[in-house]
Amino acid sequence: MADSSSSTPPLCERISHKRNFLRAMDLAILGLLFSLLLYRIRHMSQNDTAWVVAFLCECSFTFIWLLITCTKWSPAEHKPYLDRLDERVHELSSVDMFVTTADPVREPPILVVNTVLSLLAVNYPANKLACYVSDDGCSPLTYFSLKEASKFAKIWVPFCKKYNVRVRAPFRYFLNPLKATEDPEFSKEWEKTKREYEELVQNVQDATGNSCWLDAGDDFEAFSNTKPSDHSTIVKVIWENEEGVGDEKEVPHFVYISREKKPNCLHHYKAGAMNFLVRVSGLMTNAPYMLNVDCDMYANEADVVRQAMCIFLGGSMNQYHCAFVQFPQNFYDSSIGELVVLQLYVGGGIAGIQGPVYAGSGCFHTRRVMYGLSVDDLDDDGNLSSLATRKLLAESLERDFGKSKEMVKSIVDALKRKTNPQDPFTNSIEAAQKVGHCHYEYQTSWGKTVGWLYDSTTEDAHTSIGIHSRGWTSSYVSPEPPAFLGCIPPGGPEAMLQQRRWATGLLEILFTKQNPLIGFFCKKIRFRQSLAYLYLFTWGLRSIPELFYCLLPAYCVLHSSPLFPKGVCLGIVVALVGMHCLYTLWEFTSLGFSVHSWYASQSFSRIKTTGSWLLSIHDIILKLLGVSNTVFIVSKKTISKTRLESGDTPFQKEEDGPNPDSDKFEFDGSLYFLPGTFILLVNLTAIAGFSLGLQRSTHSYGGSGSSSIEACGCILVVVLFLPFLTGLFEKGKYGIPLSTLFKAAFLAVLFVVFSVRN
Ligand SMILES: O=c1ccn([C@@H]2O[C@H](COP(=O)(O)OP(=O)(O)O[C@H]3O[C@H](CO)[C@@H](O)[C@H](O)[C@H]3O)[C@@H](O)[C@H]2O)c(=O)[nH]1
Ligand SMILES: [Mn+2]
Repeated sequence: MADSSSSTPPLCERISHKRNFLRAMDLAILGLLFSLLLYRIRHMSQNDTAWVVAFLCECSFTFIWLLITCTKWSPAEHKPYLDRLDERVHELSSVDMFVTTADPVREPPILVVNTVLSLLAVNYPANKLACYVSDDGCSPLTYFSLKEASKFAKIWVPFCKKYNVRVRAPFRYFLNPLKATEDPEFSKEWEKTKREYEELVQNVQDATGNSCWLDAGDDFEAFSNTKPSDHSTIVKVIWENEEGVGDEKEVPHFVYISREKKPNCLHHYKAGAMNFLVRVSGLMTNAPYMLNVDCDMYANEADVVRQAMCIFLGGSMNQYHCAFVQFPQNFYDSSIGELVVLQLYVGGGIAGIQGPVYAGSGCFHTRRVMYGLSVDDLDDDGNLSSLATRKLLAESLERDFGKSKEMVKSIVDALKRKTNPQDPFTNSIEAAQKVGHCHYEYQTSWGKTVGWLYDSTTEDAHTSIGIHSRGWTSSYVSPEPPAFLGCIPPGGPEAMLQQRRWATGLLEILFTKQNPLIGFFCKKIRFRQSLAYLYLFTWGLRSIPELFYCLLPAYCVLHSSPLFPKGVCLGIVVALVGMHCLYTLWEFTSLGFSVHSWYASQSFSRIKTTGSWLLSIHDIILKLLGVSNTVFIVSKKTISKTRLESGDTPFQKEEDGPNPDSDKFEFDGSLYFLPGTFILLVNLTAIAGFSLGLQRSTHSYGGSGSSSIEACGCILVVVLFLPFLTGLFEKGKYGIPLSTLFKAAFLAVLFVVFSVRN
């Protein structure tokens, strides 16, 4: 527990960032947007439909910019002071670490193994940690790989701690060769550990696609005759630190679980898996804090758990109000900085209001909050208030948490912050299997007010707003080098799929009780925090004005009507485009990303908005009509072999990636690429028409037809959709498939005829 004397320096500090210049830029852009709207209103009567459509689109852009401005206004983050932790905290709290995986093909087990090894080896007493892996794929290969990993962990964990290895995921660590200058003892151990790791990789590889070893032992019996979507609960204790030893040679507890699945039961994807993890860990270790990472997000900072503890035990007045500590997600295989920039500037802004949004991975949660407590349920000393205790005792906990006596006991202990006397895990296996039953959650509060929330494929954002609505805050810690690194699909079908899932999931939340518009009036969420959530949840809706706006210049050129202001007032548009470019360019370059990365991200933004996000509206309509439900298709993950030099930060990517194709956009026949191809063809036609002077010569709108400015608009759109232009001339996965091209060409012909005739 933390020493509470006020004379000692705090364990962490909240740092507010000054951003006066950026605020001025935000306001200037907002001012320009309003001027443009005003100009449109004043000239409405002299112009045609395109003018009205442009006006409506710009209204939505202005609204979005207003939300962004409010969100980014006062960024903040927390800085932990690790050196003070040992002085001040005599006994560290336990932490349960959760890893989710769902598909051994799309998520190669060796990647899961590396994530797990990086967690088992963090700098934290081994008897205070437990690692739980949830496998929704019910894969014997994953289980086998994890068992192999636990053997290797007995070498890896002591090696990392003895030599204070910084990157504790072996596949990253061994990318760098041994330096000739190293001391001989270290070199010997390094060679030995590397050999052992290679053996582990080989064993996993040999086991892939080969199932005969399954018959080898009873241990795999649970996996026989199972399908990922149809099997009973499996709980396997891979390694138990029975003596409870906390020294540097010890490996923390390590448990494999896979909840029951039946074809006709809803299993709620990752959120369901997380809730099962909470319950099993509640029965076994019941740690007050829980770390959650995706299976590809390894811990890149060995002190990450201690950093999080500095925040939770921070010693400030509201130390008990912090529900979770979120570290940003960084990626080792992408030079596109879009997400990193978004997390830092938008995420950092939200962090300065009520706290960052929970991003699904790299986050430490408090168990009590996950059990549905609201901030008012605590007294100043962090204990349950007498009212809350009475309420909890009076109500039947079984109704909310399900019919398991062991579970209810563990929940009461967690709520009262009692540390459990540790029972051997074998005693809890039966109870753990019971809470993994398909029907266990039936008519309980799991997924509604307790645990990770259901009904959205972005369970992270949904759970996050649920927590903030109960009045809790959260903290954002962004250490350098990054605390967690994972992979992200490269530009192409996989990225589009992920974007569609995100946009759909965020839109889904608007149709639940957690709608931020409801939050304005009746929840404990702060006003600007609701606005920030509104900004995120409406991503999908932005596709409509963006689609129109990409088509408007072409329409106006073909139709010969004006789109942009004339004369001096054209300056508004030029200034808007120029300032926005400079502003976003600055955001990228200030984080070390290249100009090319900035361009690629601007281009991908337009492509995903008009492609993936547009389809999310389709998904949501089908869901609301009850035609089909939304699904969570996991992103494909690959082990990257790119070496990162000093520091292992993701921002140095470009110098070392010798693969010239890595930045190329990939296509396939899916619908995502139809809008982009259509937009490109239409704009190319308009440019061709303009250069050949083929526009309509008569125009009835006060003599002001389209001019070279509208044609410039078309060129700008083509530049943004450049990957599609190159896709027209490429073959294979880098080329746009003919079927997509034909469909887009057909639509483009219709559009051109409509524009010219109308
Ligand atoms: O039925 C499922 C589906 C997924 N997962 C796991 O969920 C995690 C995230 O899946 P991934 O395909 O990597 O999704 P991303 O879009 O890359 O992930 C981001 O977005 C998700 C939805 O918002 C969040 O759940 C993630 O934490 C966040 O990193 C992975 O570990 C999966 O194994 C399950 O356990 N069960
Ligand atoms: Mn992922």
